Amino acid sequence: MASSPDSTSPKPTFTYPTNYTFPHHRLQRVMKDSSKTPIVLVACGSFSPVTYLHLRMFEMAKDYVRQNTDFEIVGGYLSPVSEEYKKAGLLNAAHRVAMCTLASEETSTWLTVDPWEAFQSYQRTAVVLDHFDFEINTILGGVKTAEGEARNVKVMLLAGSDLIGTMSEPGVWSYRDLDHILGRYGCLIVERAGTDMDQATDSLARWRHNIHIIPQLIQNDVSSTKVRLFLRRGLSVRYLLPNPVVDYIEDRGLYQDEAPTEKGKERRDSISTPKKDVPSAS
Ligand SMILES: Nc1ncnc2c1ncn2[C@@H]1O[C@H](COP(=O)(O)OP(=O)(O)OP(=O)(O)O)[C@@H](O)[C@H]1O
Ligand SMILES: NC(=O)c1ccc[n+]([C@@H]2O[C@H](COP(=O)(O)O)[C@@H](O)[C@H]2O)c1
Repeated sequence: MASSPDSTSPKPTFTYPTNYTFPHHRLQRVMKDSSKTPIVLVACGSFSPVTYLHLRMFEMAKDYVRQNTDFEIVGGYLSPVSEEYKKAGLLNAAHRVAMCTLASEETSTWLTVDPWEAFQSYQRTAVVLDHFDFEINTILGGVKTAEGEARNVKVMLLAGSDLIGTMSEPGVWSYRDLDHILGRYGCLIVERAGTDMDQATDSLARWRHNIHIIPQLIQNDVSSTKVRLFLRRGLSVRYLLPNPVVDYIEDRGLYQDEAPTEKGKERRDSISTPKKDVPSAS
């Protein structure tokens, strides 16, 4: 583990993977409309593997932001979770970062993968957002308006409603972290089939002003769990994920083995999934 990249800068309390530099090649450094508030979207998750729905969340957010807010999106980041997260079906960090990089670099012009979280010990989401805030605002100095005025970028969490649903489950998030994430930063929540949005956000009402709900107008419930299930059964996953990611998986024979903790998750998923959605390979 290396120390902070700039030991003279304030708040050097983060840990860093070896040889890490914050990727900012796609960060829009000059705003298009100085009357707006610049924001960066950060999606935290397993991305095992990354699907079109993960990428689609950013596009939905882009439309929502343009139509309903005074924000201007200046960047979008996928932040794959550390291997230490030990979630069912979680492939090693190198593969997940590689697949997210293929997906973002080859299908979009504005999304970036930040490997900071993936290649080190588990980092809570509150700390991940602090890391982005630090790199973008403290180290890079934020963005500039067309007139040259420096502006701080508002970092915001982009998540599906299932993730926000876990914020009301006891023991998953600390109140302090929720207050930090939803109070200080804020989030955009994409509706996801199977999660009752009212139930998911009821107990988060005190931060309502900072929570933006994005309806999913075309229902699509692709999940990484279903993709892993298909792969284990020898079924095609093409057009559920970007082609370069499908090729990456096939070339390496990934997701063929059942992870020891996967069984329960698979059972839960097939209960809520009509049989025709997850057919058996013949
Ligand atoms: N179909 C979807 N609709 C809305 N949000 C989604 C969808 N798929 C994933 N997300 C969101 O993407 C983020 C990253 O999720 P994650 O990598 O855990 O994906 P997942 O498909 O839920 O994974 P798994 O099936 O392994 O639990 C989360 O905020 C999750 O809510
Ligand atoms: N307390 C926390 O910071 C906390 C709790 C649960 C999930 N998460 C994050 O949410 C993301 C998705 O997690 P799940 O795939 O378990 O829903 C991961 O990046 C994980 O780190 C953070």
